[in-house]
This record gives sequence, structure tokens and C-alpha cells, in this order.
Amino acid sequence: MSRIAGTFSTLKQQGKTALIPFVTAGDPSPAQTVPLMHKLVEAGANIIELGVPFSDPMADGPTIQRASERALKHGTGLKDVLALVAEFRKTDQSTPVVLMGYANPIEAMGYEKFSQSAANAGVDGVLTVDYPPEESAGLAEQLRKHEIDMIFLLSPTTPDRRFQQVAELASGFIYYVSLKGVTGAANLDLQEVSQKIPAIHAATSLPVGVGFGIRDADTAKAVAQFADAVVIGSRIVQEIENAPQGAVLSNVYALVKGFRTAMDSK
Ligand SMILES: O=P(O)(O)OC[C@@H](O)[C@@H](O)c1c[nH]c2ccccc12
Repeated sequence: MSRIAGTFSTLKQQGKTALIPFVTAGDPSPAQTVPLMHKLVEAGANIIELGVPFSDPMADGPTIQRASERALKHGTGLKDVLALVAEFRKTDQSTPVVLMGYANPIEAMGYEKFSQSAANAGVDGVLTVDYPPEESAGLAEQLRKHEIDMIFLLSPTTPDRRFQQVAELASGFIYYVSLKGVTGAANLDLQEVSQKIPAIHAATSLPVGVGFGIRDADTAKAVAQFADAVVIGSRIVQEIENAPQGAVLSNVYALVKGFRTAMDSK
């Protein structure tokens, strides 16, 4: 069983919903990424979504764009991100890490080399924003060879007939993007989202995570009632950006712990 599947199965037994925080690798600096990842786990994260910094992140709002800029200023490239995952793995062998990135850096490295290096580093899943299922066969094949899960996004504009197509290629979990827009938006319609989830569950036995626009504990708690995972990005990245020097770890810990507590108080 993959580390991601194992995590979901354990949580299911415990009657808990997965908490998946997102941070950009190299933000605020590469040296702080691994300590931050451990802090997220300490605060109750079950899976870490780690962003590969990219200069033209079209799916990202201003907050995560700035995180990418900070990381790129430190020269954090795909190779460095993989090295950070390997570093994290030295002391955490159980928390799955999903890389979130754009196709360009992966193509520059090459599917085979990327998949091999990601597996060596201890990456569990890969989510690429700009690969629709039709264009992902090449990468999917390499990832499968290295037992890395390929995570796909479904969104409010995805027609239901596509659910099946995605379900056939996807593994690990399905990521339902809760709104039309970029990361960090604040107009998530809880009722609309909750009504979409049963159709996805009907198309796949994979767990379904929900992300985009979850910014406070009450919303996280509400989403946890109907989703298998809650993904929180911009709110955490904002905390990293605004924390006074020396307080990044403690502020992020308090924030994530707050989400965890709310989600567990069903
Ligand atoms: O930032 P938000 O609104 O909390 O949404 C999660 C999101 O940040 C994270 O999953 C993510 C960051 N960049 C992405 C690009 C595409 C899909 C998802 C992502």
C-alpha cells in the first residue's frame, strides 16, 4: 500500500479527515522548509503538499505567487526541492509528501529522471496543474513505475463524464478545486461544494480532498464533514509571510493546530 493510501486508511479507522497544508519549498528560505514541514506534522498535518517554485504560476493567487518569488530569489529549483524532501525523510518516514508543480520544470528534467529522483527522495505523490488527463500519459507511466501517486484536479467546471476518465488515471486521492478561480480566493460556496462530492465518490473509490478558499477553522470544520481531506494553502503561506522574524514556526504551528482542532471537533 502506498504511504498516501495507508494514511487515508488509518484516518478512516479513526473517523478523522486528513489535513493537508500547502507550503512552497524555499519559502521564506530553503533552510526553513524542512523545520516547517516537521512543524506542520507536529500541529496535526497528515500529508504535506509542497510547492515547487515557479515563475509563472497561473493557478496561483498573489499570496502563493509571492511565496514562489521569495523561493526563487533563493534559487530554489526542482532539484533543491527534491533534496529538501530527502532531508525531511531522514527523520519522518511516515508522512506522505505530495509535490505540487507546473509542467515546465518537470519537462526540463525529463519524466524518467524526475520520477526516479522523486522516488529516491521519498516523494509520494505528484500534482501538476497544467496536465489534463489527455496529456499526462507519459508522466503517469513513469510515476507508476516508481510507485508515485498521480493526483488530479477536478473543478466546478469539470463535466461529470470526465470524472471517470480522471478516476482511471488517478491514484492516491482526487483533489476537488472548490471554486472557479486561483488559490487564495475567498468565495467558497460550502453548499455547492458539498453537493459535488457524492458524484466524485460515485466515480472513484479514491479519497476526495477539497481545497481552494479554506481560510478559517469553521470552514475547515464544515468541509471535513463531507470531504476525506481538507487542503489549506494561502492562509498558511500568508502566516509565513507576515510572521515576525523568529516566529514563523510558532505562528504556523498555532494556526495549523487551530484547523486540526476544529476539524476533529465534528
Ligand atoms: O490557497 P488555497 O486557496 O488555500 O488553496 C490550496 C492551494 O493553495 C494548494 O493546494 C495549491 C497551491 N498551488 C496550487 C495550484 C493548483 C492547485 C492547488 C494548489
